[in-house]
Order: sequence, then C-alpha cells, then structure tokens
Amino acid sequence: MFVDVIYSQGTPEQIEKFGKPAANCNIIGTYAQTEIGHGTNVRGIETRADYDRATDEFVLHTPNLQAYKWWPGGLGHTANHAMVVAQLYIDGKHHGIQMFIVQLRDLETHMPLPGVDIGEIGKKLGMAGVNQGFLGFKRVRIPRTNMLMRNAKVLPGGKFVQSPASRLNYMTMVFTRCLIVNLSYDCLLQAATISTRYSAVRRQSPINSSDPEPQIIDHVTQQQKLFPEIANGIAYRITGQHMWELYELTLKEIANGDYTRMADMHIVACALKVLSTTDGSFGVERLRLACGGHGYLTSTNFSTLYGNVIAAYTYEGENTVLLLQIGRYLVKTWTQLTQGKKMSPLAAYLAEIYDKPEIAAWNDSRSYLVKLLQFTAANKTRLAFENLTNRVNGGQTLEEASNNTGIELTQAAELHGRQFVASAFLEQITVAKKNQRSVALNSVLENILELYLVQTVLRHMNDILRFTPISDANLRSLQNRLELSLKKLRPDAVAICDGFDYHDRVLNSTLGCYDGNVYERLFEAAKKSPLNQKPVPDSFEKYLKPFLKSNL
Ligand SMILES: Cc1cc2nc3c(=O)[nH]c(=O)nc-3n(C[C@H](O)[C@H](O)[C@H](O)COP(=O)(O)OP(=O)(O)OC[C@H]3O[C@@H](n4cnc5c(N)ncnc54)[C@H](O)[C@@H]3O)c2cc1C
Repeated sequence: MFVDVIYSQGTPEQIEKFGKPAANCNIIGTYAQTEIGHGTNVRGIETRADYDRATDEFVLHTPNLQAYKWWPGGLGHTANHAMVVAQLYIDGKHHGIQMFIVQLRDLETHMPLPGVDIGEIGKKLGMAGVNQGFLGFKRVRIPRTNMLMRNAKVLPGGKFVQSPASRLNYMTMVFTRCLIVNLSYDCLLQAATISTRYSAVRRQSPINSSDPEPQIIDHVTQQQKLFPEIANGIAYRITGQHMWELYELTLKEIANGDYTRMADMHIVACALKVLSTTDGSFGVERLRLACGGHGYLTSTNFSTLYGNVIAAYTYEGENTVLLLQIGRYLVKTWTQLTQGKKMSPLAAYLAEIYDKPEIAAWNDSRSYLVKLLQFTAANKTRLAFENLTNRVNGGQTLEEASNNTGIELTQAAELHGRQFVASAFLEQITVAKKNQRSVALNSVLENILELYLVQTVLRHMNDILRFTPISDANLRSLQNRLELSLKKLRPDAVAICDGFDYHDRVLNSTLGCYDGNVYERLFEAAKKSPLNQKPVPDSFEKYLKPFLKSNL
C-alpha cells in the first residue's frame, strides 16, 4: 500500500524521493489510516495535520487516545516511515482527508524520532509475523512537500488546490482488493491440498463391515467437505484472472480519458474481495474440520491459513460495509432501469430481467444454473429497491431508509457477486480459454465447473425458490448432479491438488506433505515441543508435587 499509494498519488518528485527507495526496500513504509476510534468511517479519524505558514511545514498531532493509529502492518517494529492519513487544516479551515509521508524512526539507530510514540498492538488471532502497531504524534513537523500532491495540493504560503479527479484514487483501492482475491484463493487451495492429501492417507471405518478400512476420501460426505472447496478455490483463481484482465483494460481506458468502466471495476473488485475472503475463511475451517482431531494441531498449519484469510475479511473494506456499497449501487442501477437508462455490460443481466421478468422453463444446462442465480439476484435487487423506495416515500431520509433496508441490500449484493463469479467461470472454462488447454484438462475443469455451479445453486436454494417455479424433480436432478460430480472428481482429486504445485515448505503442514508420511511427521512435531524436552517437567516439583501432597 505504501509503495502503491506513492506511485499512484505522489508527484514525480515524491516518487523519486520516497517511492523508489521504498520499492527498493531502502526505506520501509506502512499505511496508517485506521485509528483506535475509527476504521470504516474514515471521515471520522481525528489525527490532524495543521499547515504552519511560517516554516512551510505540516504539524501532525494526535489529539486523544482514540486518535492513535492502530493496526498498520509492520508499524510496531519494522517500518521507519508511514503514509499517515490525517485531517488537513489550513488557518483553522478544514480541507478534508489527505495523506502525508512521515519518517518515524532514525535510519541508522531505528530509534523513534522525537514526538513519535510507537509500539506493537499485541497478540492477534493470526498473522503472528506482522507486527501491527500503534502510532501517536506530539506536534511532529514534516515539510509541506511530504503531503501526497498528485491530485489535491497545498502551495507554498498555504493555498489549497482541490483535486481535479479524486475518482482516480479509487484505482489504488481496486488494485489492493484484487490482490486480496489472490491471497484468499491461495489460502483456500493450500488448505484443500493439505486436507485432500490427508484424506487419501487416512483410513477409517469400513463402508461394508467385512471390508478393510477405506481411505476417508471414499466416504461421500468427506468428498462433500473437500471437493466443493477445491472448486471454490479454482473458481476464484480463474475469475480472479479475468478480473485482472478487466483491471488492465480499465487502466488503459483511463489513460485515454475514458472513465466509463471504473464504477463497474470497483464493484467487481469489492464483490470478489468479499466473496473470496468469506468463502476462503469458512472453507479453510471446513477443511480443517475434515481432518478430524489432527486438524486441531497447529502443526497442520490450518490456523495460520485461517488467520491470514479471515484477517482479509476485515481489512481493506470490512465485508458487510462493502456489501452495502454494492447493494446501494444495485438499487441505483435498478432506479436507472425504471428511467429507461442503458446498462453497463456487468449490469446487463438486470436489464434483461427487468424487461422480461419471467424465467424460462427448467433445463439441465449449466447456463441455466447461472440464469437461476441472475434471476434471483435481480429479484432481490428489485425487492431492496421497492422496500427502500417505500421507506423514503414514508418519510425516512435516504440514509435512514438505506440503513433499514441493509439486510436486503447485502443479500442482493452477495447474489450479484455470485452470479458474476458463476457466469465468468462458465465463460472462461467453456469458451474464452478453452482452446488453450488440452482436452483432458478441459474435461477435469468442466467437472469442477459443474460442481461449483450445482453447489452454489443449492446453497442459495432458499432465495431461488422464492422467485422460480422449481419442482421436486428439478431438485432431485440437482442432487444427482452433485453426487455424480463428486464421484467423477474422486480419482483426480489428489492429482489436482498436486497440480497447484505448493512446495512442502510452503504448506508447512504435518498432514499435507507430498510424500503422505503424516503419522511420522505428527510424531516428529510432537517430539519437538518444548514440553517434551525433559522426562520430568520443572512444573512437577514446583506445582504438581506440592498439590499432590497438600491433602486438599
Ligand atoms: C489484520 C489486520 C490488518 C490491518 N492492517 C491495516 C493497515 O495496514 N493499515 C490501516 O490503516 N488499517 C489496517 N487495518 C484496520 C482495518 O482496515 C479496519 O479494521 C477495518 O477498516 C474495519 O474497521 P474497524 O476495525 O474500525 O471496524 P468497524 O468499522 O468499527 O466495524 C465494526 C462492525 O461495525 C459494522 N459497521 C461499521 N460501519 C458500518 C456501516 N456504515 N454500516 C453497517 N455496518 C457498519 C461492521 O460491519 C462491523 O461489523 C487492519 C486490520 C486487520 C484486522
């Protein structure tokens, strides 16, 4: 974030002075926006940057405890610079939120500079290696030229120049959210590799009582825990690649002065960030549970993976807050439909359903499953639009009505994301990149696509049933398709995970190594425990023996 923000919002001089040394790791920066008191509501942050005309400097100050920066990664011990987000004041007049490059530590001794109060925020659920920090300023002075000034500017003497195109700032956020999608599917696919490999090694409970114990991967319910997560991970990986292509296209168009795709790109990045981190988090947990008791050991590495992916649920836009943004975009889009306006490509399905509000009769194609999701997303959007409009007509402000319609807005938003992933995944597997792959690989991927679509539709069946005339026969056919796709995936499952090509060093898991020697590794890891280094632990003489003899 530190490097990206300088490159995207800094002047050429700032890129030279701070961006290049940061990219080269000669200085280490962190992005310090969140405070103890405010995260989502960035406008509420309280750190101040007051311009001092006499010295042509900004004075950074933390007015109270809740204005302390809290959470920036690497801030506790590692970073020597920060991109500090603060409220700008010139002559007591407020000029919104701006970003300031602040040196925090001496480059030789690493001591905090005068007026900089810095430390680490304490142990977290995961991300043990990232020293998240706190940061307070006591009237710390920085040159005026340390404010990022590609857009808004403060001139010598204190004249404030408004940003001509603040919407450009969006693209840094979009970029970071796209990166998070990569992180999420990576965690999910690593967990899937560990759990699938273990399930091929572990034997438990004969299926016919006279038979030997099968690999647990042969229990259908075990397949139902593993394979949908493999499918989810691959869906996010492939849809994520498509999202990056859209991102490159958007940047090219912006460079030519065309901003039309930017809003859509923003919504796609938000939706994929939310869905991939949500599914990633719950997927890693399901995969951990699929390893039974051994999955509870930290030596399996599930806790690290979970800690990494669940963190991204909250940072870079908390997921509910992002869903609400998408929901409001959908309602605005629906309003435009009622006014006969043209839709952007990513909202074209809403226009189709608005114009023709009946769904075609059931058929067994995969594209019909995508249509079911689109039809449900569109109708959820319609309901949110109607209820929000009724509330406004009943006298509520738009903001109150939005808050009161929040549940429906987030549900519509989630389904909008689901239909995007489903239709992009279908397109990428069956059309766009099909000729670049072997027939054998396409056949494996088509089965993964089938599993992904069937399970997504089944998981949203409660919503789908509300708007579509699905019969019991249709539901039975879906159940058959689910079971068939699991069965087809079974012989390929381990090879698919091997194909993700995670080195044993990366997986770092007693259960997930390529050689499958899980029991040996579990034992080896247990023997390394500090509690196993002496035959009689010190605690025996100190606590246990006195307790045993205490005659309570
Ligand atoms: C691991 C990790 C790393 C981080 N790294 C950084 C970093 O490097 N730099 C940095 O500046 N920050 C960082 N953060 C902070 C992160 O960006 C914030 O935690 C995040 O923006 C959420 O803000 P919050 O914690 O204040 O939660 P809050 O905003 O207080 O949210 C709490 C609850 O209130 C709800 N809520 C809040 N506002 C609304 C609303 N408008 N409508 C409906 N519901 C709402 C949320 O959905 C949530 O359920 C990090 C956080 C974590 C966990």
